[in-house]
Amino acid sequence: MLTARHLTKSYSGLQVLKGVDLAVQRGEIVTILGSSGAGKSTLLHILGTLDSQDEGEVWLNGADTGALKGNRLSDFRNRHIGFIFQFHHLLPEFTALENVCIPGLIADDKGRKAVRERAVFLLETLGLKDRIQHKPGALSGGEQQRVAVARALINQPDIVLADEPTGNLDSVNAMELHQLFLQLRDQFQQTFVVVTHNEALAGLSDRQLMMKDGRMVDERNIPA
Ligand SMILES: Nc1ncnc2c1ncn2[C@@H]1O[C@H](COP(=O)(O)OP(=O)(O)OP(=O)(O)O)[C@@H](O)[C@H]1O
Repeated sequence: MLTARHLTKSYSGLQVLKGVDLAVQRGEIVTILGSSGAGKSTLLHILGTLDSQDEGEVWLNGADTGALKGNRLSDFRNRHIGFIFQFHHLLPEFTALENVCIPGLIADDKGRKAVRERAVFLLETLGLKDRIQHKPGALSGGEQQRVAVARALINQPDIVLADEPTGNLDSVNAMELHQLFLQLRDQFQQTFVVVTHNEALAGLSDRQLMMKDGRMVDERNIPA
């Protein structure tokens, strides 16, 4: 599904990624742990084509993402990659339903009715049936983040990349969000790469990777 080979990245002389390799299978939830500054977000941004590597390759579902430029790149990103960030970045003047529809309408390949139907289906699946017409300001933090999850899924992406998705949630909502990722993996074979500081939540994932000083240092399986 996703393969990254020997990724390097420097910012003004500071080498942040020092040759990172990664392979993620379809339907797998991989978490990336590591101390602050280890390079986790930089890696996630490169995997998500939001930033470009200095060296190395990223292949997503058969496409060499480094070869994509301009509109082809933004179109590929919108269709194939879902993003969830620490802060949900929902548009405050639009309802939950409209926020979820926007990436689907931008993709412009399904028609408004089909996009709306899928958005309603996702919001219902994520337990937000009664919140569909609410604007973000009228939703709790956990509900807002679930709307962001629905938005990430609207175009049936190959992979969802999540950067500290629970960083702004209390422990109950954080646990619920991770349970939701497991549900989406089981129900839709959805693939996730999740950067988190929360080791307990990472323990729920299929595979945990540890980054240190720009490298993958350790790979642990789920604790028994
Ligand atoms: N756009 C940028 N310009 C310059 N330096 C950057 C940029 N992005 C990241 N860095 C630097 O790269 C290093 C790694 O940052 P990164 O955000 O990838 O770490 P992280 O492991 O995600 O940390 P955290 O857990 O604190 O989010 C840091 O020293 C950071 O200051």
